[in-house]
Amino acid sequence: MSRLIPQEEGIAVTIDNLTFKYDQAPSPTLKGFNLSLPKGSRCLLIGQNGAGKSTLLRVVGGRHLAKPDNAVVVLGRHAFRDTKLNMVRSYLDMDWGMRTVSFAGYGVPLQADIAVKNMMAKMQAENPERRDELTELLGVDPEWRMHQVSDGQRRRVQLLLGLVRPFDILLLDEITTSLDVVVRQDLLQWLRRESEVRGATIIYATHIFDGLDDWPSHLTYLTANGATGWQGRIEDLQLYRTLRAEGKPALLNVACTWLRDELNAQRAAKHKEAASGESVHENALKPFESGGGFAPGRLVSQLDG
Ligand SMILES: Nc1ncnc2c1ncn2[C@@H]1O[C@H](COP(=O)(O)OP(=O)(O)OP(=O)(O)O)[C@@H](O)[C@H]1O
Repeated sequence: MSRLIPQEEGIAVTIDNLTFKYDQAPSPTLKGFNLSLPKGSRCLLIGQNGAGKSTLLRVVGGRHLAKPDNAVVVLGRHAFRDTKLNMVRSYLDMDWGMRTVSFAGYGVPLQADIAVKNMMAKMQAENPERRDELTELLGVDPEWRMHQVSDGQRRRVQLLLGLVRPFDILLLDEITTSLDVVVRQDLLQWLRRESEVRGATIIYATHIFDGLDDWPSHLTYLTANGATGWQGRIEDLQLYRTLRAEGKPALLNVACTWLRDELNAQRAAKHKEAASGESVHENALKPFESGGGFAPGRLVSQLDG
């Protein structure tokens, strides 16, 4: 199916009251989640382990079908059903380097005796400038053979192949973990240029905030129960501005504040539950669903209504 869906001018990703539940799971991972991201934004996705960041990226990446059917619109297209999106959308996660067989469509044995220059050779040949730029930036040797590289080198090859084709939407799931610090910094700068010069929209889920303070244009906080936390332009977040003015590591402290508050609320709820013998999980997390004190700069959320 390929049919344009009306979307607000200048917006790249619209998520409206998204709910997603894994088949075997007792309850939904994502509940009433909303997001509106402008084209050219670099959005950092923050949330505790298991909050649903990877799930959200997979939904936006068209790997899971969510409810309601039109909940996720990417560049005016249905995130799951519109296969045309696959020409302009890239999704990179940690799975690649761990598997012996690549993700669907490429069929490349990632740890087989194959040279980097022969992997996705057509796509590399079609984008020679990007290939050369990324090859240098990532320090990839086209002669490397995939059965002889380290985890970090395999990750660099993944990035080369995942980024070589120009994208309008890029979804990154904790992808920089095994990169050394210099390559990581260079890559972040390259990604910044992609958004500033080509207008690409990037969503990046990570727990590593080192060196990221200047990078995102937007933040999205996914609460522990898969709902919308604070989101908006980073400069609209007072806590971030204060920390920057004080010369403190801003993103690390913002994330710590949010996640610490959330953890304390979860622990308090558990204690209350133990004391009363009732289940109070859902209610315990409500403060975060309604902003939890981080409302300024937040974008549309139907949960407020
Ligand atoms: N295939 C699956 N089937 C059932 N449940 C799943 C599946 N994948 C993830 N989950 C569950 O969904 C929830 C969210 O997982 P997800 O990987 O999206 O979280 P995350 O925020 O990316 O976590 P982390 O920061 O640890 O990577 C978790 O409770 C997880 O157990």
